[in-house]
Amino acid sequence: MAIPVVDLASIINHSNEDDRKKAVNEFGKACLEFGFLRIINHGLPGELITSSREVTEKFFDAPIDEKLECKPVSSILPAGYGKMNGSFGCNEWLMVCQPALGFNVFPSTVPHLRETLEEVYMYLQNLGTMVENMVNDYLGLPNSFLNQFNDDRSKDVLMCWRYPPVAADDSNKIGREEHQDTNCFTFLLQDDAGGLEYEKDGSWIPVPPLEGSLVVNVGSTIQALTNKKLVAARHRVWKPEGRTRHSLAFFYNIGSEKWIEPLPKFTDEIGEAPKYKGFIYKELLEARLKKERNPHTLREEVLNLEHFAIPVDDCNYC
Ligand SMILES: O=C(O)CCC(=O)C(=O)O
Ligand SMILES: [Fe+2]
Repeated sequence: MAIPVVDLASIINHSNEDDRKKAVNEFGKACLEFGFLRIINHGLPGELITSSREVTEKFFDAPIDEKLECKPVSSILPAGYGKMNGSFGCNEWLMVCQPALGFNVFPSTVPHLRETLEEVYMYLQNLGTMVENMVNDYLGLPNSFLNQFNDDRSKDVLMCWRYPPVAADDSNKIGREEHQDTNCFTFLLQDDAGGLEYEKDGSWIPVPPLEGSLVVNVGSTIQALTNKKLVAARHRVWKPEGRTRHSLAFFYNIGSEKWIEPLPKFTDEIGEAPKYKGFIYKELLEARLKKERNPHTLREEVLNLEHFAIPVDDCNYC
């Protein structure tokens, strides 16, 4: 199986307890074995998926001056338009934050852009809370433990990406270098260009587009909290030849001041040594973004969770 597919209909429709348990188990097992999966019947309406694609494409097609007017107004959460350059490609993005914060900036020239993307944001934020609760139950944590631990929803972000096309003879076709997401869970909608791959047991597995489905992946924060019981799968994106690629990635995050360390349930309570030192979430996220957005950074310099790994020799248990 290239990538597991989990049907969430019984969760969305509040079916009977047995069906819910079945879906929770399938979802949890896929997170445990792959860290990368697809979900169907996830509650995000098909028309909203289609319209979000249409409006984001229109936005990116707009003249550069109009896009540059969507400059971020907040340095804490830089919602708005941006473009990368340098070693991490030259992708464009539009970042959408929690609508209630008032940081979102959109051009007035693309009708329905704000309503559509903010609606997608709210759907995916609720889905994040639901998925977090499913993983909570699968792992046998106390009722709603993860939801309560991760109760600050102000840092969740929706990133709309446009990858530029490459020529067939281009020597560098990578659109997004291999990486693990730092957050808790990511939900991804991709258009029909393909190009996404994740790593499983040392091999790169393609994740071809499947209309209506959402790709979910586990992030490094969950990896740290579960002491590596769940692992954040590495993934990367190839740019398509002769056409653009669009994707929407929703990052279900955690508060930036939150202290992250392996939970006792996965360490002391089962006699296992912690594999990571504790850290404040922003130490990981900010250091990583700073490096990633610097065009002179080499791929191996980008900070990831392994920066906080406890070498086996240093542990008190061994
Ligand atoms: O565009 C994609 O398909 C993946 C994007 C991604 O991995 C990310 O934004 O972290
Ligand atoms: Fe990612």
